Amino acid sequence: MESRVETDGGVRRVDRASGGDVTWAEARAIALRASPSAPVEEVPLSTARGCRLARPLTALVPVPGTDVSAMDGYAVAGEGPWRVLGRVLAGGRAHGEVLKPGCAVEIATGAPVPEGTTSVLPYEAAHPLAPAPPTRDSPTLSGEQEGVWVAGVVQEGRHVRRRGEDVGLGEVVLGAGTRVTPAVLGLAAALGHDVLAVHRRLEVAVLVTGDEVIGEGLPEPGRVRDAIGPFLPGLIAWAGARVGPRLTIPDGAAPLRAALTPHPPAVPDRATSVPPGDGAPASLGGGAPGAPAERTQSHPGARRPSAPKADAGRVGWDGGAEIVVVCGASSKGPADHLRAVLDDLGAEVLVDGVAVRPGHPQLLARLPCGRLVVGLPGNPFAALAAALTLLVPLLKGERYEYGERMTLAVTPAPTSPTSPTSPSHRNQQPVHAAHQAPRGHRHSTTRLVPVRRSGKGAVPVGHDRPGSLWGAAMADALAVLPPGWDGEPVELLELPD
Ligand SMILES: Nc1nc2c(c(=O)[nH]1)N[C@H]1C(S)=C(S)[C@@H](COP(=O)(O)OP(=O)(O)OC[C@H]3O[C@@H](n4cnc5c(N)ncnc54)[C@H](O)[C@@H]3O)O[C@H]1N2
Ligand code: MOO
Repeated sequence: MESRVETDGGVRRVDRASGGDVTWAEARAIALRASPSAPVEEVPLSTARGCRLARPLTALVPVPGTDVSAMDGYAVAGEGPWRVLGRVLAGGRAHGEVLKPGCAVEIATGAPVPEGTTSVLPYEAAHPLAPAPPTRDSPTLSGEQEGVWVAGVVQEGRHVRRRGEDVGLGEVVLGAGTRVTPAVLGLAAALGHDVLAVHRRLEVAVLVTGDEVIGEGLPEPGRVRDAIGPFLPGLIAWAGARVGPRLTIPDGAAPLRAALTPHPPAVPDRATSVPPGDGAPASLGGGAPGAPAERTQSHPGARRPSAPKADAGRVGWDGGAEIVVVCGASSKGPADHLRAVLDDLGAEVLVDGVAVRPGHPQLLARLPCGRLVVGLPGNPFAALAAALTLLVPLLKGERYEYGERMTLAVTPAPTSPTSPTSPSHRNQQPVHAAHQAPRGHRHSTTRLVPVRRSGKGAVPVGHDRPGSLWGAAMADALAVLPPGWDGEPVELLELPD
Protein backbone atom coordinates (compact mmCIF):
# COMPACT_ATOMS: atom_id res chain seq x y z
CA MET A 1 0.00 0.00 0.00
CA GLU A 2 2.14 2.83 -1.27
CA SER A 3 0.74 6.22 -0.52
CA ARG A 4 3.55 8.59 -1.40
CA VAL A 5 6.74 8.55 -3.42
CA GLU A 6 9.52 11.09 -3.02
CA THR A 7 13.20 11.03 -3.72
CA ASP A 8 15.77 10.80 -0.98
CA GLY A 9 19.41 10.55 -1.96
CA GLY A 10 18.53 8.98 -5.27
CA VAL A 11 16.30 6.39 -3.65
CA ARG A 12 12.57 6.46 -3.97
CA ARG A 13 11.02 6.86 -0.57
CA VAL A 14 7.84 4.90 -0.13
CA ASP A 15 5.55 5.59 2.76
CA ARG A 16 3.29 2.68 3.44
CA ALA A 17 -0.04 3.23 5.06
CA SER A 18 -0.05 2.19 8.69
CA GLY A 19 -3.02 -0.01 7.80
CA GLY A 20 -0.41 -2.37 6.27
CA ASP A 21 0.24 -4.02 9.65
CA VAL A 22 -0.54 -7.70 9.81
CA THR A 23 -1.53 -9.48 12.99
CA TRP A 24 1.23 -11.18 14.94
CA ALA A 25 -0.22 -14.59 14.14
CA GLU A 26 -0.32 -13.77 10.43
CA ALA A 27 3.24 -12.50 10.50
CA ARG A 28 4.47 -15.78 11.96
CA ALA A 29 2.44 -17.77 9.43
CA ILE A 30 3.82 -15.71 6.53
CA ALA A 31 7.37 -16.27 7.77
CA LEU A 32 6.77 -20.01 8.03
CA ARG A 33 5.44 -20.11 4.49
CA ALA A 34 8.40 -18.10 3.23
CA SER A 35 10.95 -20.38 4.89
CA PRO A 36 13.53 -21.23 2.23
CA SER A 37 14.40 -24.86 1.66
CA ALA A 38 17.98 -25.45 2.60
CA PRO A 39 20.19 -26.64 -0.26
CA VAL A 40 21.44 -30.21 -0.23
CA GLU A 41 25.17 -30.81 -0.15
CA GLU A 42 27.54 -33.63 0.63
CA VAL A 43 29.69 -32.80 3.61
CA PRO A 44 32.34 -34.74 5.52
CA LEU A 45 31.14 -36.29 8.76
CA SER A 46 33.23 -33.77 10.68
CA THR A 47 31.02 -30.88 9.54
CA ALA A 48 27.63 -32.57 9.38
CA ARG A 49 26.61 -32.26 13.01
CA GLY A 50 23.42 -30.27 13.50
CA CYS A 51 22.32 -30.63 9.86
CA ARG A 52 19.37 -32.69 8.66
CA LEU A 53 19.85 -35.78 6.53
CA ALA A 54 18.75 -35.08 2.97
CA ARG A 55 18.47 -38.79 2.17
CA PRO A 56 17.78 -41.87 4.26
CA LEU A 57 20.88 -43.31 5.88
CA THR A 58 21.60 -46.83 4.62
CA ALA A 59 24.23 -49.36 5.61
CA LEU A 60 27.08 -49.55 3.10
CA VAL A 61 28.40 -52.54 5.02
CA PRO A 62 26.75 -55.07 7.31
CA VAL A 63 27.47 -54.68 11.00
CA PRO A 64 29.24 -56.70 12.12
CA GLY A 65 30.99 -57.18 8.82
CA THR A 66 31.63 -60.84 9.60
CA ASP A 67 30.95 -63.28 12.45
CA VAL A 68 32.93 -61.96 15.42
CA SER A 69 33.40 -62.76 19.06
CA ALA A 70 31.43 -60.73 21.59
CA MET A 71 33.71 -61.74 24.46
CA ASP A 72 37.37 -62.32 25.26
CA GLY A 73 37.77 -66.09 25.63
CA TYR A 74 37.75 -69.10 23.30
CA ALA A 75 35.93 -69.64 20.04
CA VAL A 76 34.93 -73.29 20.27
CA ALA A 77 33.40 -75.90 17.97
CA GLY A 78 31.01 -78.50 19.32
CA GLU A 79 31.14 -79.87 22.81
CA GLY A 80 34.18 -79.56 25.10
CA PRO A 81 36.72 -80.10 26.26
CA TRP A 82 38.55 -78.33 23.44
CA ARG A 83 42.10 -78.40 22.27
CA VAL A 84 43.32 -74.77 21.87
CA LEU A 85 44.89 -74.38 18.47
CA GLY A 86 45.93 -70.75 18.36
CA ARG A 87 45.01 -67.16 19.10
CA VAL A 88 43.09 -64.55 17.09
CA LEU A 89 43.16 -60.87 18.00
CA ALA A 90 40.88 -58.11 16.66
CA GLY A 91 42.60 -56.58 13.65
CA GLY A 92 45.12 -59.44 13.61
CA ARG A 93 45.47 -62.37 11.26
CA ALA A 94 42.32 -64.47 11.05
CA HIS A 95 42.46 -68.14 11.87
CA GLY A 96 42.51 -69.53 8.36
CA GLU A 97 41.20 -73.02 8.87
CA VAL A 98 37.80 -74.44 9.68
CA LEU A 99 37.41 -75.17 13.37
CA LYS A 100 36.56 -78.82 13.83
CA PRO A 101 34.50 -80.16 16.73
CA GLY A 102 36.57 -80.42 19.89
CA CYS A 103 38.85 -77.56 18.85
CA ALA A 104 39.11 -73.96 20.00
CA VAL A 105 41.10 -70.80 19.37
CA GLU A 106 41.78 -68.16 21.96
CA ILE A 107 39.98 -65.05 20.76
CA ALA A 108 39.60 -61.32 21.53
CA THR A 109 36.35 -59.38 21.54
CA GLY A 110 35.58 -58.18 18.02
CA ALA A 111 37.97 -60.63 16.33
CA PRO A 112 36.51 -62.78 13.50
CA VAL A 113 35.66 -66.26 14.71
CA PRO A 114 36.96 -69.11 12.56
CA GLU A 115 34.51 -70.88 10.32
CA GLY A 116 32.98 -73.76 12.26
CA THR A 117 32.72 -71.85 15.53
CA THR A 118 29.55 -72.78 17.40
CA SER A 119 29.97 -70.50 20.42
CA VAL A 120 32.43 -68.46 22.45
CA LEU A 121 33.49 -69.50 25.92
CA PRO A 122 34.44 -66.41 27.95
CA TYR A 123 37.63 -66.63 30.02
CA GLU A 124 35.52 -66.41 33.17
CA ALA A 125 33.69 -69.64 32.22
CA ALA A 126 36.76 -71.51 30.93
CA HIS A 127 38.64 -74.10 32.94
CA PRO A 128 42.12 -74.93 31.70
CA LEU A 129 42.74 -78.67 31.77
CA ALA A 130 46.22 -79.46 32.91
CA PRO A 131 48.55 -81.09 32.78
CA ALA A 132 47.51 -84.18 30.82
CA PRO A 133 45.35 -83.81 27.76
CA PRO A 134 42.41 -86.12 27.39
CA THR A 135 42.95 -89.24 25.42
CA ARG A 136 40.56 -88.27 22.73
CA ASP A 137 42.09 -87.96 19.29
CA SER A 138 41.61 -84.35 18.48
CA PRO A 139 43.15 -82.96 15.31
CA THR A 140 45.50 -79.99 15.52
CA LEU A 141 45.36 -77.25 12.95
CA SER A 142 48.49 -75.25 13.41
CA GLY A 143 50.52 -77.16 15.90
CA GLU A 144 50.66 -74.10 18.16
CA GLN A 145 49.77 -74.53 21.82
CA GLU A 146 49.42 -78.22 21.26
CA GLY A 147 48.48 -79.79 24.50
CA VAL A 148 46.58 -76.77 25.85
CA TRP A 149 43.00 -77.74 26.61
CA VAL A 150 40.02 -75.92 28.08
CA ALA A 151 36.66 -77.05 29.34
CA GLY A 152 33.47 -75.26 30.22
CA VAL A 153 29.74 -75.09 29.68
CA VAL A 154 28.62 -73.36 26.51
CA GLN A 155 25.33 -72.57 24.90
CA GLU A 156 25.04 -73.00 21.14
CA GLY A 157 25.60 -69.65 19.39
CA ARG A 158 26.35 -67.75 22.59
CA HIS A 159 28.69 -64.74 22.46
CA VAL A 160 29.05 -64.86 18.70
CA ARG A 161 27.86 -61.76 16.84
CA ARG A 162 26.83 -62.92 13.42
CA ARG A 163 27.49 -60.92 10.22
CA GLY A 164 24.76 -58.28 9.71
CA GLU A 165 23.17 -59.11 13.05
CA ASP A 166 23.06 -55.43 14.14
CA VAL A 167 22.48 -53.87 10.73
CA GLY A 168 22.04 -55.70 7.45
CA LEU A 169 23.78 -54.58 4.26
CA GLY A 170 21.67 -51.92 2.55
CA GLU A 171 19.31 -51.59 5.49
CA VAL A 172 17.76 -48.14 5.97
CA VAL A 173 18.51 -47.08 9.53
CA LEU A 174 17.41 -43.43 9.62
CA GLY A 175 14.97 -41.46 7.55
CA ALA A 176 15.59 -38.27 5.58
CA GLY A 177 15.17 -35.23 7.79
CA THR A 178 16.81 -36.81 10.83
CA ARG A 179 18.98 -34.33 12.68
CA VAL A 180 22.65 -35.30 12.68
CA THR A 181 23.58 -35.76 16.32
CA PRO A 182 26.90 -37.10 17.60
CA ALA A 183 25.32 -40.58 17.76
CA VAL A 184 24.18 -40.29 14.13
CA LEU A 185 27.74 -39.40 13.13
CA GLY A 186 29.09 -42.47 14.90
CA LEU A 187 26.44 -44.68 13.32
CA ALA A 188 27.13 -43.27 9.85
CA ALA A 189 30.83 -43.96 10.28
CA ALA A 190 30.13 -47.49 11.48
CA LEU A 191 28.03 -48.04 8.36
CA GLY A 192 30.88 -46.98 6.11
CA HIS A 193 30.01 -43.36 5.32
CA ASP A 194 32.68 -40.68 4.93
CA VAL A 195 30.30 -37.99 3.71
CA LEU A 196 26.63 -37.34 4.29
CA ALA A 197 24.07 -35.69 2.05
CA VAL A 198 22.53 -33.08 4.31
CA HIS A 199 20.44 -30.00 4.06
CA ARG A 200 23.01 -27.31 4.57
CA ARG A 201 22.13 -25.04 7.43
CA LEU A 202 20.66 -21.80 6.19
CA GLU A 203 23.12 -18.95 6.40
CA VAL A 204 22.17 -15.60 7.86
CA ALA A 205 24.08 -12.40 7.24
CA VAL A 206 23.67 -9.56 9.72
CA LEU A 207 23.75 -5.83 9.00
CA VAL A 208 23.85 -3.56 12.02
CA THR A 209 22.87 -0.01 11.16
CA GLY A 210 23.00 3.19 13.17
CA ASP A 211 25.61 5.91 13.40
CA GLU A 212 25.13 5.98 17.16
CA VAL A 213 25.80 2.28 17.60
CA ILE A 214 29.25 1.20 18.75
CA GLY A 215 30.67 -2.28 18.96
CA GLU A 216 32.70 -2.12 22.15
CA GLY A 217 33.64 0.00 25.12
CA LEU A 218 31.67 2.52 27.12
CA PRO A 219 29.21 4.52 25.03
CA GLU A 220 29.50 8.26 25.36
CA PRO A 221 26.26 10.19 25.74
CA GLY A 222 24.43 9.96 22.43
CA ARG A 223 25.91 6.58 21.58
CA VAL A 224 24.72 3.10 22.45
CA ARG A 225 26.38 -0.26 22.54
CA ASP A 226 25.16 -2.70 19.93
CA ALA A 227 22.92 -5.05 21.92
CA ILE A 228 21.40 -6.84 18.92
CA GLY A 229 24.55 -8.05 17.13
CA PRO A 230 25.61 -9.99 20.26
CA PHE A 231 22.35 -11.90 20.67
CA LEU A 232 21.78 -12.78 17.03
CA PRO A 233 24.50 -15.44 16.58
CA GLY A 234 23.18 -17.49 19.51
CA LEU A 235 19.60 -17.13 18.37
CA ILE A 236 20.50 -18.05 14.79
CA ALA A 237 22.46 -21.12 15.88
CA TRP A 238 19.65 -22.12 18.26
CA ALA A 239 17.25 -21.99 15.32
CA GLY A 240 19.51 -24.41 13.44
CA ALA A 241 21.12 -21.93 11.04
CA ARG A 242 24.61 -20.50 10.80
CA VAL A 243 25.86 -16.99 11.06
CA GLY A 244 27.37 -15.64 7.89
CA PRO A 245 28.97 -12.25 7.37
CA ARG A 246 28.34 -9.56 9.94
CA LEU A 247 28.68 -5.96 8.97
CA THR A 248 28.22 -2.64 10.69
CA ILE A 249 27.16 0.04 8.23
CA PRO A 250 26.58 3.75 8.67
CA ASP A 251 23.14 5.25 8.36
CA GLY A 252 22.16 6.14 4.84
CA ALA A 253 20.36 4.65 1.91
CA ALA A 254 23.44 4.06 -0.22
CA PRO A 255 25.41 1.90 2.25
CA LEU A 256 22.31 -0.13 2.95
CA ARG A 257 21.50 -0.54 -0.72
CA ALA A 258 25.10 -1.49 -1.47
CA ALA A 259 25.17 -4.04 1.31
CA LEU A 260 21.93 -5.58 0.12
CA THR A 261 22.81 -5.60 -3.55
CA PRO A 262 22.93 -9.15 -4.79
CA HIS A 263 25.26 -10.46 -7.46
CA PRO A 264 27.54 -7.44 -7.57
CA PRO A 265 28.95 -6.32 -10.87
CA ALA A 266 32.75 -6.28 -10.85
CA VAL A 267 32.94 -2.52 -10.54
CA PRO A 268 36.49 -1.38 -9.75
CA ASP A 269 35.51 1.37 -7.36
CA ARG A 270 31.83 1.59 -6.62
CA ALA A 271 32.59 4.03 -3.78
CA THR A 272 32.78 6.83 -6.29
CA SER A 273 29.13 6.34 -7.17
CA VAL A 274 27.98 6.96 -3.62
CA PRO A 275 26.50 10.38 -2.96
CA PRO A 276 28.72 12.55 -0.75
CA GLY A 277 27.93 12.23 2.92
CA ASP A 278 25.98 9.09 2.37
CA GLY A 279 28.80 6.86 3.45
CA ALA A 280 30.77 4.42 1.40
CA PRO A 281 29.16 1.19 0.35
CA ALA A 282 30.02 -1.80 2.38
CA SER A 283 30.57 -5.36 1.37
CA LEU A 284 29.09 -8.45 2.87
CA GLY A 285 30.52 -11.81 2.26
CA GLY A 286 34.02 -12.96 1.66
CA GLY A 287 34.06 -15.03 4.83
CA ALA A 288 34.57 -18.74 4.57
CA PRO A 289 31.23 -20.55 4.77
CA GLY A 290 30.37 -21.12 8.37
CA ALA A 291 32.96 -18.70 9.67
CA PRO A 292 31.45 -15.45 10.86
CA ALA A 293 33.24 -12.54 9.30
CA GLU A 294 33.07 -9.18 10.99
CA ARG A 295 33.33 -6.26 8.64
CA THR A 296 33.15 -2.78 10.04
CA GLN A 297 33.13 0.54 8.32
CA SER A 298 34.40 3.51 10.18
CA HIS A 299 32.46 6.71 10.34
CA PRO A 300 33.10 9.94 12.13
CA GLY A 301 32.57 10.03 15.84
CA ALA A 302 32.20 6.36 16.51
CA ARG A 303 34.77 4.45 18.49
CA ARG A 304 35.28 1.20 16.75
CA PRO A 305 37.45 -1.83 17.23
CA SER A 306 40.03 -2.30 14.55
CA ALA A 307 38.48 -4.56 11.97
CA PRO A 308 39.20 -5.63 8.44
CA LYS A 309 38.04 -3.11 5.89
CA ALA A 310 35.41 -3.88 3.36
CA ASP A 311 36.99 -5.11 0.16
CA ALA A 312 37.70 -2.15 -2.05
CA GLY A 313 35.76 -2.40 -5.26
CA ARG A 314 33.54 -5.23 -4.10
CA VAL A 315 30.05 -4.44 -3.04
CA GLY A 316 27.06 -6.54 -2.24
CA TRP A 317 27.18 -10.25 -1.68
CA ASP A 318 29.65 -12.89 -2.42
CA GLY A 319 28.60 -15.22 0.35
CA GLY A 320 25.83 -17.75 0.23
CA ALA A 321 23.52 -16.34 2.88
CA GLU A 322 19.90 -17.03 2.11
CA ILE A 323 18.73 -14.49 4.66
CA VAL A 324 19.99 -11.08 5.67
CA VAL A 325 18.92 -9.46 8.91
CA VAL A 326 18.98 -5.69 9.09
CA CYS A 327 19.06 -4.30 12.63
CA GLY A 328 17.50 -0.84 12.99
CA ALA A 329 16.38 1.53 10.24
CA SER A 330 13.01 -0.19 10.19
CA SER A 331 10.81 2.64 11.44
CA LYS A 332 9.86 5.94 9.82
CA GLY A 333 12.57 8.32 10.97
CA PRO A 334 14.92 10.33 8.75
CA ALA A 335 17.60 7.63 9.07
CA ASP A 336 15.24 4.71 8.50
CA HIS A 337 15.94 3.81 4.88
CA LEU A 338 15.19 0.12 4.79
CA ARG A 339 11.77 0.27 3.16
CA ALA A 340 12.85 2.77 0.53
CA VAL A 341 15.96 0.76 -0.31
CA LEU A 342 14.00 -2.46 -0.59
CA ASP A 343 11.56 -0.75 -2.87
CA ASP A 344 14.42 0.59 -4.97
CA LEU A 345 15.84 -2.92 -5.28
CA GLY A 346 12.50 -4.26 -6.45
CA ALA A 347 11.92 -6.36 -3.36
CA GLU A 348 8.60 -8.00 -2.68
CA VAL A 349 7.47 -6.94 0.78
CA LEU A 350 5.80 -9.83 2.60
CA VAL A 351 5.39 -8.21 6.02
CA ASP A 352 5.56 -4.49 6.66
CA GLY A 353 4.69 -3.78 10.27
CA VAL A 354 3.14 -6.19 12.73
CA ALA A 355 0.41 -5.42 15.25
CA VAL A 356 2.57 -6.43 18.21
CA ARG A 357 4.31 -4.71 21.12
CA PRO A 358 7.20 -4.64 21.22
CA GLY A 359 8.49 -5.20 17.72
CA HIS A 360 5.94 -3.29 15.71
CA PRO A 361 8.13 -1.95 12.86
CA GLN A 362 9.44 -5.33 11.70
CA LEU A 363 9.67 -6.30 8.11
CA LEU A 364 10.08 -9.29 5.81
CA ALA A 365 10.89 -8.93 2.14
CA ARG A 366 12.20 -11.01 -0.73
CA LEU A 367 14.80 -9.56 -3.06
CA PRO A 368 14.49 -10.36 -6.77
CA CYS A 369 17.30 -12.92 -6.39
CA GLY A 370 15.22 -14.78 -3.81
CA ARG A 371 17.24 -13.73 -0.78
CA LEU A 372 15.05 -12.84 2.18
CA VAL A 373 15.51 -9.69 4.23
CA VAL A 374 14.31 -9.47 7.82
CA GLY A 375 14.15 -5.95 9.24
CA LEU A 376 14.41 -5.83 13.02
CA PRO A 377 13.60 -2.71 15.04
CA GLY A 378 16.55 -0.92 16.62
CA ASN A 379 15.17 -1.19 20.15
CA PRO A 380 16.88 -4.34 21.41
CA PHE A 381 13.93 -6.05 23.12
CA ALA A 382 11.74 -5.15 20.15
CA ALA A 383 14.44 -6.70 17.93
CA LEU A 384 14.40 -9.91 19.96
CA ALA A 385 10.60 -10.08 19.84
CA ALA A 386 10.69 -9.51 16.08
CA ALA A 387 13.40 -12.12 15.61
CA LEU A 388 11.20 -14.67 17.38
CA THR A 389 8.25 -13.62 15.22
CA LEU A 390 9.83 -13.63 11.75
CA LEU A 391 13.40 -14.92 11.83
CA VAL A 392 12.99 -18.09 13.90
CA PRO A 393 10.02 -19.45 11.88
CA LEU A 394 11.90 -18.57 8.71
CA LEU A 395 14.95 -20.54 9.85
CA LYS A 396 13.11 -23.50 11.34
CA GLY A 397 10.48 -23.91 8.61
CA GLU A 398 8.75 -27.24 9.00
CA ARG A 399 10.80 -27.93 12.13
CA TYR A 400 9.10 -25.01 13.84
CA GLU A 401 7.11 -26.01 16.90
CA TYR A 402 4.39 -23.94 18.44
CA GLY A 403 4.89 -23.21 22.10
CA GLU A 404 3.11 -24.76 25.03
CA ARG A 405 0.14 -22.95 26.57
CA MET A 406 0.18 -21.75 30.12
CA THR A 407 -1.89 -19.61 32.39
CA LEU A 408 -0.35 -16.20 32.91
CA ALA A 409 0.06 -15.34 36.57
CA VAL A 410 -0.29 -11.60 36.78
CA THR A 411 1.83 -10.95 39.85
CA PRO A 412 5.48 -10.11 39.34
CA ALA A 413 7.93 -12.95 39.68
CA PRO A 414 9.38 -13.33 43.16
CA THR A 415 13.06 -12.62 42.73
CA SER A 416 15.69 -14.27 44.77
CA PRO A 417 18.70 -12.10 45.64
CA THR A 418 20.82 -15.20 45.24
CA SER A 419 19.56 -16.02 41.78
CA PRO A 420 22.31 -15.30 39.27
CA THR A 421 19.91 -13.89 36.71
CA SER A 422 17.69 -11.95 39.05
CA PRO A 423 18.05 -8.41 40.20
CA SER A 424 17.78 -7.80 43.89
CA HIS A 425 14.40 -7.05 45.42
CA ARG A 426 15.50 -3.46 45.68
CA ASN A 427 15.83 -3.24 41.90
CA GLN A 428 12.76 -5.25 41.04
CA GLN A 429 10.24 -3.12 39.24
CA PRO A 430 6.55 -3.83 39.06
CA VAL A 431 5.28 -5.52 35.95
CA HIS A 432 3.87 -3.01 33.53
CA ALA A 433 0.37 -2.09 34.46
CA ALA A 434 -0.77 -3.28 31.06
CA HIS A 435 0.32 -6.80 31.90
CA GLN A 436 -1.31 -6.67 35.28
CA ALA A 437 -4.69 -5.89 33.86
CA PRO A 438 -5.77 -9.22 32.49
CA ARG A 439 -9.45 -8.53 32.27
CA GLY A 440 -11.47 -5.53 31.24
CA HIS A 441 -8.47 -3.88 29.61
CA ARG A 442 -8.50 -5.19 26.05
CA HIS A 443 -5.54 -4.48 23.82
CA SER A 444 -5.86 -4.29 20.09
CA THR A 445 -2.36 -5.63 19.48
CA THR A 446 -0.59 -8.80 20.52
CA ARG A 447 1.79 -8.29 23.42
CA LEU A 448 4.94 -10.30 24.01
CA VAL A 449 5.71 -10.44 27.71
CA PRO A 450 8.88 -11.93 29.24
CA VAL A 451 7.89 -14.61 31.73
CA ARG A 452 9.31 -17.33 33.90
CA ARG A 453 7.57 -20.64 34.39
CA SER A 454 6.55 -21.38 37.94
CA GLY A 455 4.10 -23.54 39.81
CA LYS A 456 1.61 -20.70 39.49
CA GLY A 457 1.92 -20.56 35.72
CA ALA A 458 3.93 -18.12 33.62
CA VAL A 459 4.99 -15.18 35.73
CA PRO A 460 5.89 -11.84 34.08
CA VAL A 461 9.33 -10.72 35.18
CA GLY A 462 8.95 -7.03 34.33
CA HIS A 463 11.71 -4.83 32.91
CA ASP A 464 10.14 -5.28 29.51
CA ARG A 465 10.48 -1.91 27.81
CA PRO A 466 11.30 -2.15 24.08
CA GLY A 467 14.77 -0.66 24.55
CA SER A 468 15.82 -3.02 27.35
CA LEU A 469 16.73 -6.69 27.29
CA TRP A 470 16.71 -6.90 31.08
CA GLY A 471 13.35 -8.67 31.30
CA ALA A 472 14.20 -11.05 28.46
CA ALA A 473 17.52 -11.84 30.14
CA MET A 474 15.66 -12.94 33.28
CA ALA A 475 12.91 -14.79 31.44
CA ASP A 476 12.73 -18.21 29.88
CA ALA A 477 9.93 -17.44 27.43
CA LEU A 478 7.80 -14.68 25.97
CA ALA A 479 4.11 -15.04 26.69
CA VAL A 480 1.98 -14.23 23.65
CA LEU A 481 -1.03 -12.20 24.77
CA PRO A 482 -3.34 -11.99 21.76
CA PRO A 483 -5.43 -8.90 21.02
CA GLY A 484 -8.33 -8.74 23.45
CA TRP A 485 -6.68 -11.21 25.80
CA ASP A 486 -8.96 -11.94 28.69
CA GLY A 487 -6.98 -14.18 30.99
CA GLU A 488 -7.08 -17.41 28.99
CA PRO A 489 -3.90 -19.56 28.84
CA VAL A 490 -1.31 -18.08 26.51
CA GLU A 491 1.29 -19.52 24.19
CA LEU A 492 4.88 -19.34 25.38
CA LEU A 493 7.56 -18.55 22.85
CA GLU A 494 10.73 -20.19 24.05
CA LEU A 495 13.73 -17.89 24.41
CA PRO A 496 17.04 -19.26 23.13
CA ASP A 497 19.07 -20.75 25.94
N1 LIG B 1 7.10 8.02 14.06
C1 LIG B 1 7.34 6.78 14.50
N2 LIG B 1 8.43 6.58 15.25
C2 LIG B 1 8.68 5.36 15.71
C3 LIG B 1 7.77 4.31 15.45
C4 LIG B 1 6.66 4.56 14.63
O1 LIG B 1 5.85 3.67 14.34
N3 LIG B 1 6.48 5.81 14.16
N4 LIG B 1 8.02 3.10 15.98
C5 LIG B 1 8.80 3.07 17.20
C6 LIG B 1 9.13 1.73 17.53
S1 LIG B 1 7.84 0.82 18.16
C7 LIG B 1 10.39 1.25 17.41
S2 LIG B 1 10.72 -0.34 17.93
C8 LIG B 1 11.48 2.01 16.85
C9 LIG B 1 12.22 1.24 15.78
O2 LIG B 1 13.17 2.06 15.25
P1 LIG B 1 14.18 1.64 14.12
O3 LIG B 1 14.05 0.20 13.78
O4 LIG B 1 14.05 2.57 12.99
O5 LIG B 1 15.57 1.75 14.82
P2 LIG B 1 16.40 3.05 15.12
O6 LIG B 1 15.57 4.25 14.94
O7 LIG B 1 17.65 2.92 14.36
O8 LIG B 1 16.68 2.83 16.65
C10 LIG B 1 15.70 2.82 17.63
C11 LIG B 1 16.39 2.82 18.98
O9 LIG B 1 17.18 1.65 19.12
C12 LIG B 1 18.55 1.98 19.32
N5 LIG B 1 19.35 1.00 18.57
C13 LIG B 1 19.43 0.90 17.24
N6 LIG B 1 20.24 -0.13 16.93
C14 LIG B 1 20.67 -0.65 18.08
C15 LIG B 1 21.53 -1.74 18.42
N7 LIG B 1 22.11 -2.49 17.46
N8 LIG B 1 21.75 -2.01 19.72
C16 LIG B 1 21.19 -1.24 20.70
N9 LIG B 1 20.35 -0.22 20.44
C17 LIG B 1 20.10 0.08 19.15
C18 LIG B 1 18.69 3.37 18.78
O10 LIG B 1 19.77 4.03 19.32
C19 LIG B 1 17.35 3.96 19.14
O11 LIG B 1 17.36 4.35 20.49
O12 LIG B 1 11.01 3.21 16.30
C20 LIG B 1 10.07 3.91 17.11
N10 LIG B 1 9.79 5.14 16.48
O1 MOO C 1 7.38 -1.91 18.79
MO1 MOO C 1 8.59 -0.90 19.37
O2 MOO C 1 9.01 -2.35 18.99
O3 MOO C 1 7.50 -0.81 20.79
O4 MOO C 1 9.76 -0.69 20.50
